Amino acid sequence: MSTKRRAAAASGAWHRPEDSTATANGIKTGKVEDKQAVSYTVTGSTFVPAFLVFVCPVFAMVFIRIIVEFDGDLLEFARVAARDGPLQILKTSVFPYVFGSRRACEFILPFAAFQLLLMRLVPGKTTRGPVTPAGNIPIYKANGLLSYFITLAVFCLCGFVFKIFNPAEVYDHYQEIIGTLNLFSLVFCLVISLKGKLLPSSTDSGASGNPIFDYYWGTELYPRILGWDVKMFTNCRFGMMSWGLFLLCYAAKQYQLGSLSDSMVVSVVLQLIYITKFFQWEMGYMKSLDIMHDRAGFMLCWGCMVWVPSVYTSHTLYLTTHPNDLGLPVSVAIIALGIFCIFFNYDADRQREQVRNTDGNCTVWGRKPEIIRATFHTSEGQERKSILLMSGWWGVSRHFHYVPEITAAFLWTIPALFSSPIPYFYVTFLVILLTHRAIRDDVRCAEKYGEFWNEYCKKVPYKIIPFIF
Ligand SMILES: NC(=O)C1=CN([C@@H]2O[C@H](COP(=O)(O)OP(=O)(O)OC[C@H]3O[C@@H](n4cnc5c(N)ncnc54)[C@H](OP(=O)(O)O)[C@@H]3O)[C@@H](O)[C@H]2O)C=CC1
Ligand SMILES: CC(C)CCC[C@@H](C)[C@H]1CC[C@H]2C3=CC=C4C[C@@H](O)CC[C@]4(C)[C@H]3CC[C@]12C
Repeated sequence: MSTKRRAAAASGAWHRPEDSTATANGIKTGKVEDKQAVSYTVTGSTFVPAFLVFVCPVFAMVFIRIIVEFDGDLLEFARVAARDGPLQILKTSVFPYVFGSRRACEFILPFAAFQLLLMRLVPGKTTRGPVTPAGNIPIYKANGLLSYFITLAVFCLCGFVFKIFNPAEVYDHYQEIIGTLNLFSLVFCLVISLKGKLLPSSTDSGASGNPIFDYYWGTELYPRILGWDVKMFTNCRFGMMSWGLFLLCYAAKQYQLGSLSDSMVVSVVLQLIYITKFFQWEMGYMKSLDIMHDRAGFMLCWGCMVWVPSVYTSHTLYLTTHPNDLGLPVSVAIIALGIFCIFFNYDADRQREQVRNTDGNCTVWGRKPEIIRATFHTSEGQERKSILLMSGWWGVSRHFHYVPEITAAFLWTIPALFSSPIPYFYVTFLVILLTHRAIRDDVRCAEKYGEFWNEYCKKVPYKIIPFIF
């Protein structure tokens, strides 16, 4: 493969959609004979993927143990770790949960099965995803928001009204649940990595030849199993959906321990609004980096099935046993500010989508949008068109919407106040993730759009924070 084609494949360049034919698994496939053209050439270093695959699952278990068993006291944990050594920490934090538990399965399996059923049965508009690097067009059913409301309603009816199960028990079995999720998703990642090699769902697949990298990064961009879209399931219907339910379980536990604090209410309400926004925008997420560029492997699938439930909810987990009395004015102020941030973040995603969907025939902040009509070349050398927006949020900086994203996360963490750094782990992780993402996205867009991207960068010179970065 030529260097140009390698760069194009790695950066996610595009193939012919006009040759598409619909297939039974809901992905329209293009006529792409040369699989190498779309297989990822990033053989990557083995070390970083191997390190993350081994360290992250252990880290997640130790991290939640610090919150649940050490009461979020990092110093006490450090003292015990220094005294007992790393093996003892593994023996107490990881080994007891490594094979999962039956009780945890009783929570996880019905939830997963219910989500799969909703994906299949809940009505929704048939929506086309973006053209993939191999020229395929994934087709989705846009039923995320309705599925989310049904899930919340069924959860509240079964948990709080008919008391078929006790949501507070999820907190009591939390370490078992995360242990079971770890086991399940590590095996799941192996299955989908092999599936991509042996039985790929579309031509957007291929192995690098390095099994560790393939496990970490994945071998397919759009895997489907029996018609279910794997990434939509892991990222949206499992990860994002369980995020909301875990929060309700922690709130139920706090209530069981005495009373529900306003700090818990503020944190949970803001995150539920954020998750509602996510499902409202779910089809937009299907056009994001995670879906268009990152394959279904350990990073994405394990991340969404374990990292999201354990880290993205950790501040609220901490709040369960550390309630604070914020008072009505402070609570209302935090919620109001949080809603503003979530709205601004949503509005930026919406502006970009609207401008592209209307071919620039709309208004952005009350004016005709300033746009660059960019062209780019597919890995087969075909020319395609796209629009880069230079006004509105996209004129402030190239990823200004990350600022309200991070501020919202800070606002739903702040009810934990400042007695421990542990609740601030998520927001710190988010700053690193989004900074890295802004850099990664810039490299990808520069490769894709070339001089058009340079023109945009000249007009909008900062990546995230104007005059700073
Ligand atoms: N909480 C969390 O963990 C995270 C949350 N998020 C949130 O998810 C959402 C999506 O974020 P993310 O996936 O990072 O993607 P972005 O919203 O940053 O979008 C990046 C893509 O948008 C297109 N693009 C870039 N600049 C322009 C422009 N000026 N005009 C038009 N299109 C442009 C390019 O794609 P193309 O190839 O189509 O041109 C680019 O690859 C955001 O709201 C973000 O805050 C993101 C990451 C983590
Ligand atoms: C291996 C791990 C250390 C790293 C795992 C990272 C993933 C869990 C996350 C990487 C990107 C994240 C997301 C991107 C965009 C999103 C849209 C937003 O509105 C909601 C959150 C999310 C789906 C988010 C979820 C976690 C990641 C996939």
